[in-house]
Amino acid sequence: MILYEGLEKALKEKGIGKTELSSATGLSSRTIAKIAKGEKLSQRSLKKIAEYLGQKPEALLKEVSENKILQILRDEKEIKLSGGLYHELQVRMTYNSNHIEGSKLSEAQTRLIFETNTIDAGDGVPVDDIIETMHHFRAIDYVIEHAEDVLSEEIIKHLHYILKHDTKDAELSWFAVGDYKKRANVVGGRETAKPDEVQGRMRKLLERYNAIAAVTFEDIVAFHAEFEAIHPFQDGNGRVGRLIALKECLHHNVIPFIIEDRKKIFYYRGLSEWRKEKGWLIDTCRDGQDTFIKILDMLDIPHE
Ligand SMILES: Nc1ncnc2c1ncn2[C@@H]1O[C@H](COP(=O)(O)OP(=O)(O)OP(=O)(O)O)[C@@H](O)[C@H]1O
Repeated sequence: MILYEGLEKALKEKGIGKTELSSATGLSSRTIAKIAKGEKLSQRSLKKIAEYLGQKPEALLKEVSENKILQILRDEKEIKLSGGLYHELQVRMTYNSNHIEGSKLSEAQTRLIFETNTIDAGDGVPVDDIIETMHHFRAIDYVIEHAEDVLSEEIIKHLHYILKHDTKDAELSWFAVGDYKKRANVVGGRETAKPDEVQGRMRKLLERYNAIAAVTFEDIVAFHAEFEAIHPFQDGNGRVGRLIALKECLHHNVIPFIIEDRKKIFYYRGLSEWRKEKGWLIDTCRDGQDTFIKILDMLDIPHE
């Protein structure tokens, strides 16, 4: 839904009515009626109105999501609110997701980096752990900004780029940053897609997923399991996969899940046994939803 707050304010200040706006811009009264209904105006119409009012088009409106959690995250991100849902999601998801993958940073250190941009270095914290933590904060921002876009290879590769650019891995000639792997890899001792199979399998996976009429929690978990089985990137598959799951939960009005580092064994077992038994991974992700719900409850944010 679109709120034309800036536009309504400008009209009021200038004493211009909707009929006058219609005749001055040459836009039909049907087009002008979209403003009151919160419907989308075309770029062309918006530009005409903005020119007439002497304003920038983006100052005239604000897009508001029907998804309450996503809207809270966007509002808090915009005003850089401290101590809210956005803040907690950044710290807890970044800490847990990075720790699962072996980062040495504690939750307290992750929090300090997010809150103060400083680090209490402790015993030999690898610089890449810090860089990738900062990158993970930016990746969550990207997810919040693009939550409602259709999931695509471009978005997935960009998440990998945000996470891995300017890291030590990025210096390796065989490591593709923001692109699919060049060398075969295994996960948990299991074969994954060969580099020349990745693109085809990713396209099929996305085609199937994007054809689902109403995406559910189970669909998002299934996508995650299949993505991890393909393992499209040289490294960073776990974190990119969990960021995709966050994006898709926010996209489809599903409560997101944060897999806690201490539940890692259940998470890995769920992924490894996915083909035989789907319940394990689904239960682990439901438990991850409970982790998110605890944050909502602490902040008195209603959820169904
Ligand atoms: N048996 C398994 N089958 C499928 N996927 C698995 C299995 N075990 C682990 N995974 C997934 O693979 C991820 C690890 O892959 P990868 O190392 O590419 O991710 P990462 O985010 O880069 O971690 P790191 O920073 O350690 O490289 C795990 O987080 C999990 O999502």
